Amino acid sequence: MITNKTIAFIGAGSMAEAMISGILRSNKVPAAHIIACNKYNSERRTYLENTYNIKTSPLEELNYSEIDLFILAMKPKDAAESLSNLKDKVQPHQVVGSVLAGISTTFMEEHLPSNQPVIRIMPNTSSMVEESATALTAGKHTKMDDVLEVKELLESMGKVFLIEEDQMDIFTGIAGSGPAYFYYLMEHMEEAGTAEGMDSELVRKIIAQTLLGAAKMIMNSEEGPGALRENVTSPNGTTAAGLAALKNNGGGNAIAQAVNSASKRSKEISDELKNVLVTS
Ligand SMILES: NC(=O)C1=CN([C@@H]2O[C@H](COP(=O)(O)OP(=O)(O)OC[C@H]3O[C@@H](n4cnc5c(N)ncnc54)[C@H](OP(=O)(O)O)[C@@H]3O)[C@@H](O)[C@H]2O)C=CC1
Ligand SMILES: O=C(O)[C@@H]1CCC=N1
Repeated sequence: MITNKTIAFIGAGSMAEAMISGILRSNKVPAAHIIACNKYNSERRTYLENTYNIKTSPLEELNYSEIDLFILAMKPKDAAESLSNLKDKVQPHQVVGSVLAGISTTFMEEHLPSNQPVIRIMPNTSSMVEESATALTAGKHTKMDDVLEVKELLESMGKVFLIEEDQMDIFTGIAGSGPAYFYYLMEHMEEAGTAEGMDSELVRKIIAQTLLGAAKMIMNSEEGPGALRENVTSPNGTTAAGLAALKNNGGGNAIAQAVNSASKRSKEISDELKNVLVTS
């Protein structure tokens, strides 16, 4: 049962906070079982303690022995250093999870003691409100019980998809980075609304409700986005005019390129860090 386990976030930035918020909102794990640690930023630790009532620790004072699940949540460039630090301290039964873009389970395994259970996770910041789309893939030495326990934890933050590791990069392009594309779209819709004199708070709510409604329609419908789009589009109507403008301005292509570029960057991060392993 994940409820009885102690979880340490190694890295205490936006993604760790979003996950902590989701876990606590769902009451899956008590705040006393969650530890967030970082290297330097003590103000950040104080903020997390005060906001979520969790424990925090500077990395150098972390009590490794009390932890069941580590979740690495620093930037990918700091992964090798962090895993090497963990290598001397981690026990065989402790599971090492990571939310780092581009960091493979093989990379983790190569930096940890042999047979260490590892799990690669790709959440998104909507974990904060229990609406993440999160992917999960396990390393070679990870028992199914450990996978199911981590899955249970992640389900407290949204929907979880068990995927093959070779799909992690594209998943990252779609769902890890995805919220940013929708926010970008919303920023531009908001700009168009306020330019026509709408109140900015009001237009923001209207846009959010419109996006939420479209997402719910997809989730509750047998039909795909193409058919649902056609239902909105009256011949010679307003939507047809809007969609023509999107097409003429490369809207569809821009969206596909955003996903592909993010996925490509995830692969590049892996490749860049392979060299770190070779030279360190
Ligand atoms: N933001 C997002 O939407 C998503 C992010 N991710 C992944 O999450 C990871 C973190 O991203 P994000 O939260 O945005 O980053 P942030 O920059 O907000 O946070 C990084 C945190 O790591 C700490 N840190 C850095 N080095 C170490 C170390 N060696 N040991 C312990 N803590 C350390 C930093 O604090 P200090 O400097 O004090 O040590 C800071 O608290 C990234 O790898 C990213 O790929 C995955 C999915 C979505
Ligand atoms: O931008 C990034 O690299 C991270 C990974 C997915 C979302 N944010």
